[in-house]
Amino acid sequence: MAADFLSVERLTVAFGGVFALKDVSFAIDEGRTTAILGPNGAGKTTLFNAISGAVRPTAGKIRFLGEDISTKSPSSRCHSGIARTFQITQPFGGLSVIENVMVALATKGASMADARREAATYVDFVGLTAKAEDPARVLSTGQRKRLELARALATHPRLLLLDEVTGGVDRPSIPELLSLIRRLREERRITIVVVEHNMEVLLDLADDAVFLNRGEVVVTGGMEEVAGHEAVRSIYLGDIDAAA
Ligand SMILES: Nc1ncnc2c1ncn2[C@@H]1O[C@H](COP(=O)(O)OP(=O)(O)OP(=O)(O)O)[C@@H](O)[C@H]1O
Repeated sequence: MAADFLSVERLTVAFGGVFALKDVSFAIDEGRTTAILGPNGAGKTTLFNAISGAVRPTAGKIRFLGEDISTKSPSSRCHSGIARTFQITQPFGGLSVIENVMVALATKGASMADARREAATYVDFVGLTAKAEDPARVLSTGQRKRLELARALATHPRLLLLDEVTGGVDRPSIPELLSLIRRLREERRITIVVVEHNMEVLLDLADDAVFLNRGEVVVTGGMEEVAGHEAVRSIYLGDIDAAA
């Protein structure tokens, strides 16, 4: 059943006395793009950390493809098909673009030539072929985001968690980045969960949304429906007006 793709069930994460997430439940269908919305401190990053395995739940479960992954290591989750990009991208600056992707390749035991060939397909997919041999440190922010997507692709993900994909990217480069993300879904059938502050981008990209505040789910549903919710409008109003 589609709802078995990813389900978060009564998830609670506490840091000492601080509840970053409280009893959070929602499900994600395969092939959809879902936005995680919320003001600063709402728990969005903690939710990504809990799904990718960087933090352990205090209570509750996360199921991926029907299996409880709550206590699995980050690398075992990555192996099951969960990949994540970070708000601040961290490529190996001294390595070339293609070497950065080769390092991330999930193919164990492949020859260097095979790894390079496979990495080249991901570098090409994200539009960085012309930069393939350049050191990653010379890339612009937008190009670094693309490299991160190529590195994520190298792990053969079925679920991709994107953290602030347009953060720090110059405005003219955003449409191409968004069309690349749409292609991840359409051509590679990757299910996407995105944290992003730009409402215009979210309305363009996401089918569904989960709005968190102070660690709790306030509303879930279709992206447009959630964007119209009073609490969401009051936080993202500037962006909604800018999109009008
Ligand atoms: N490692 C930690 N130790 C203690 N408290 C933490 C830790 N990580 C997060 N928190 C707290 O948990 C709450 C949720 O934080 P989180 O970073 O998940 O929110 P967020 O929605 O991603 O915020 P932002 O939009 O500012 O990135 C905040 O009150 C934060 O201070």
